[in-house]
Amino acid sequence: MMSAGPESPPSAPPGTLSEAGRALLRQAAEEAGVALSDSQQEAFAQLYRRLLAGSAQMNLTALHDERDIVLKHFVDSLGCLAAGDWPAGASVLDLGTGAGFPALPLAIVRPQLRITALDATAKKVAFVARTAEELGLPVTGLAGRAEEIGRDPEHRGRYDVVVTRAVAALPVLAELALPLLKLGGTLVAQKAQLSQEEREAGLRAAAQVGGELASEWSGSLPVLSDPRSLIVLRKVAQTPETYPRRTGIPNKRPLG
Ligand SMILES: C[S@@+](CC[C@H](N)C(=O)[O-])C[C@H]1O[C@@H](n2cnc3c(N)ncnc32)[C@H](O)[C@@H]1O
Repeated sequence: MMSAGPESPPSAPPGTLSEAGRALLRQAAEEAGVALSDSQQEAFAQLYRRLLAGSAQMNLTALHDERDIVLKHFVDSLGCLAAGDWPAGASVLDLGTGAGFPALPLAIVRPQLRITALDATAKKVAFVARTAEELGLPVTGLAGRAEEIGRDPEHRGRYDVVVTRAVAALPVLAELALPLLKLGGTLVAQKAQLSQEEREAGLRAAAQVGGELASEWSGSLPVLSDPRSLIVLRKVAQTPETYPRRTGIPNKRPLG
């Protein structure tokens, strides 16, 4: 058997974020405007290990390559900060968190937020809650459909911010998220690309549920340069009691 030459970098044990992966994370996060401390880098390395271990047991994410996970999950999740920063203690709900994106990366870099990670799939929520506990992150898991959570007095009108990435078209997101926000709160929707048609339908839908356009941003994912956009809706009026409609209807018959 041939031994590795003196120039070969030592290979990391499986599930460990390699030195190259750590360097990529630091560089890409910095490009996204976030300078990671050593302890935050370590938290991402632990998140990486837990994500790979969790993926071996259940269908958590379609991404398995280190570079993809670093750029398309970790760094992309930080893109929601382009909408602006939130004060310490702000309540943030991640609608459709999946394996914890953007909730977990956001909690690593903004540990003073109070984050609720909502998903319809209970086992994904259990993974996110367990991971957050192990990493000491301020994330609470919440299993359920946004259509039902948005009618629950414990959650309706309770959040300063709703963030969401890769979940639904903007008209659907407006109907699901606006009921959950306090007056003056904001929905930050992370999109790969937002067509003019989706944007306009989203703004018409927002008007029906008490929202209006607050700001928008378009740019690209660090290193890969894939297009990315953010659209921020502000809640300016109470959402009529009829919204959100029952499960499945917002998708089947979108507002707008
Ligand atoms: C494509 S995944 C995206 C996950 C994560 N946000 C990310 O960016 O990796 C969409 C997630 O949204 C959840 N979801 C879709 N509609 C939902 C709803 N109405 N209420 C709660 N969760 C929902 C799904 O269960 C799924 O986990």
